Amino acid sequence: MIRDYSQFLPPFGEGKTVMRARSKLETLGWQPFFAQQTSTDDLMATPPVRVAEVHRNGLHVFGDGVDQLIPPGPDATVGDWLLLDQEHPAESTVLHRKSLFKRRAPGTDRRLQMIAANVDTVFIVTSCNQDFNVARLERYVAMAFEADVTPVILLTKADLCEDIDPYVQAASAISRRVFALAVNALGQEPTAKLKDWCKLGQTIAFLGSSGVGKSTLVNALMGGQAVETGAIRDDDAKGRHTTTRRQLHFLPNGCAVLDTPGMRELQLTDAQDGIADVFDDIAALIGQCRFRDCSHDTEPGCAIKNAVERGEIAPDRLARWTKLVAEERFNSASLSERKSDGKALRKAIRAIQKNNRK
Ligand SMILES: Nc1nc2c(ncn2[C@@H]2O[C@H](COP(=O)(O)OP(=O)(O)OP(=O)(O)O)[C@@H](O)[C@H]2O)c(=O)[nH]1
Ligand SMILES: [Zn+2]
Repeated sequence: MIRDYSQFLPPFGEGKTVMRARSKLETLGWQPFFAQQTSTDDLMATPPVRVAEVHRNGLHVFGDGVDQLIPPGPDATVGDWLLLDQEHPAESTVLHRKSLFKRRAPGTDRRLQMIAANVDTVFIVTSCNQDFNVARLERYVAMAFEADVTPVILLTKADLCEDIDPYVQAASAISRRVFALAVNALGQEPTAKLKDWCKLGQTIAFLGSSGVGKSTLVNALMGGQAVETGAIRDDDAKGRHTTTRRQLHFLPNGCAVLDTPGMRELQLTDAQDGIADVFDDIAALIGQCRFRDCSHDTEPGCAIKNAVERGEIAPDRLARWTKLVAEERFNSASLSERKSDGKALRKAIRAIQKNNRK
């Protein structure tokens, strides 16, 4: 298969085949960020393909005229772009990622596992009711920042809420870098309200608790089209078959939706930078305390406590930061570290409870 991929490299070329190839790859989420890692020769010899599912017996990849299962080999996850080695697919190269969600494996080794690559925007979904919780939203925003993905907070069930303004305001106050908006996920609203993020060549994902409206939103964006259920038979280690759902969907407007079960089980782990990005006001003060190992609790000369006293940082925000840092440390630790860190987590939580009672 010989294709002209030169249009992916600046300056853009024209021509019919070229345009067709471009639009197909773009609808899979191909962007200049990936093109810049390749050359025209690479693209001709090894066409780009995107991983839509990861199975025990291989990776299901899509490209321009490609829809195939390649054997295990590349260290890739859902959303990754590969340069497909057509003769030895298992030796295909994984392109550098724009973004990556990861988690710690359960069990003793607690290895880092890749969950989803190359997501551009993650919608953090919560509803305007008892699900709404600032601490939980901050945790999701920290995960998004850590993964290098743009978070947008979506407040669903706006139609069931008498006054959405306080919710929008509380969500908008989480970070200057995060936009928050209310939406009725049932009906036509989502397509119009999310159009700035759900565009040709973009990849989006959803995070949020059960029942907040994630599937409803995806269905609305699919424009009534049922979510593809292109199930694949997957051989597990014991030779049994299990069926898995496609995890990367392509919307009619050329936007890709990444919907992997791993996203639902995401924990805050290895996210120190993400937390510092959400709490940048607090992070800026760390290192200015009198004691290098200040726990920002009772020590004299604590820059953070002083800022709270001056009214520059809200005490409840500091309490949520303390708890999030402790949680992150606990989740990122090894099993043996966890035993001693468990104590630290309990201590941090007790300190917050004490503070809240004041
Ligand atoms: N009135 C109203 N109902 C909504 C809205 N969004 C979701 N719902 C309803 O809330 C229920 C749960 O929505 P889902 O889309 O299944 O929620 P989910 O986040 O996908 O839940 P999980 O699949 O468990 O993670 C459904 O009955 C939806 O019809 C909304 O904006 N307004
Ligand atoms: Zn301090």
